[in-house]
Amino acid sequence: MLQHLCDSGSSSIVRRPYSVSANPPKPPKGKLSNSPGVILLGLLGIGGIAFLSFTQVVGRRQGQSVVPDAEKKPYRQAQTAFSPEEVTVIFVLGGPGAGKGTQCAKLVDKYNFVHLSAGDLLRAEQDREGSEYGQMIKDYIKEGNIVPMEVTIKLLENAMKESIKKDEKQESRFLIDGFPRKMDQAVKFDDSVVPAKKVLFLTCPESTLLERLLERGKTSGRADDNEESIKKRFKTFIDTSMPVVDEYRKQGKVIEVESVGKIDDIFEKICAGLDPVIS
Ligand SMILES: Nc1ncnc2c1ncn2[C@@H]1O[C@H](COP(=O)(O)OP(=O)(O)OP(=O)(O)O)[C@@H](O)[C@H]1O
Ligand SMILES: O=c1ccn([C@@H]2O[C@H](COP(=O)(O)O)[C@@H](O)[C@H]2O)c(=O)[nH]1
Repeated sequence: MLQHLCDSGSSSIVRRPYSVSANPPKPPKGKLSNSPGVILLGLLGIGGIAFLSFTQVVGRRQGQSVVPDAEKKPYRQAQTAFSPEEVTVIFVLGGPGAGKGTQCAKLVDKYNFVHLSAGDLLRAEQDREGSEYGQMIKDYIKEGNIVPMEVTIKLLENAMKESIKKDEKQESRFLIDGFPRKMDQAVKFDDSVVPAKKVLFLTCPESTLLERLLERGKTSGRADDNEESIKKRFKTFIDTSMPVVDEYRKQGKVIEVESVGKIDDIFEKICAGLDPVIS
């Protein structure tokens, strides 16, 4: 199952071009091209083009769009589970212990977000009786590795659907905390669930992160809040998650805030970045 998930994960983000035969059959030369049938077909073709041009001109004059509704939607939007007009997603990223969960709790109060932590969803699935992914998730988390994206994206999509069904609101806002942590997740989520509006990125020196996590580890009961796992999580963050932040930075989506100092002061800086985006 693990092998299967990993394999399908890497191939599904590759968009293959439509298959075109390398040697398409050629029509026999000099026979068809001069026949009366071909001349008739040619005349019909010219007539068809003239008719289409005429209907487009008339359509524009009458103020109608000549583009069918289905063709107006951009490709990516047509494929997503939710419309970005109705569902706003803000990703919250940052190193382990940067304060993502802490700040998300405050943002929920202020902006009425639904907070979904990818790590919490994975831990819940790990502990769910009868889950076929339980052991796999446990192993990945302990090693600070990224669980195959199919599992995490499905958990997130299901949680979003459930929340939307429960709230029955016209518009929903989600803070997705600790996701995407790998490029394949980012591409797949944006393409198939809904493109994120912004990415809140919390920065913090490693020494502060380590201190916070070791302190949290005294009571959290988390299998990865120990020095060995923390070091692995730092490495995964630098090697695998930072390229995601860099990609969103290129797209102009990143709101970067230094997450050092008092929790309330950090929150103020975050709000200054989010206020213009969230009405
Ligand atoms: N500004 C801060 N100053 C001091 N401690 C903080 C600050 N922000 C958060 N903490 C503490 O640091 C620990 C980690 O914070 P939090 O759980 O919010 O981080 P996180 O980024 O969600 O971590 P992870 O990615 O590991 O889940 C918690 O014990 C929290 O109380
Ligand atoms: O998209 C994700 C998010 C998380 N994980 C795994 O979970 C742990 C813990 O995540 P926290 O956000 O710190 O709660 C993380 O180290 C990964 O192992 C994941 O695989 N994919």
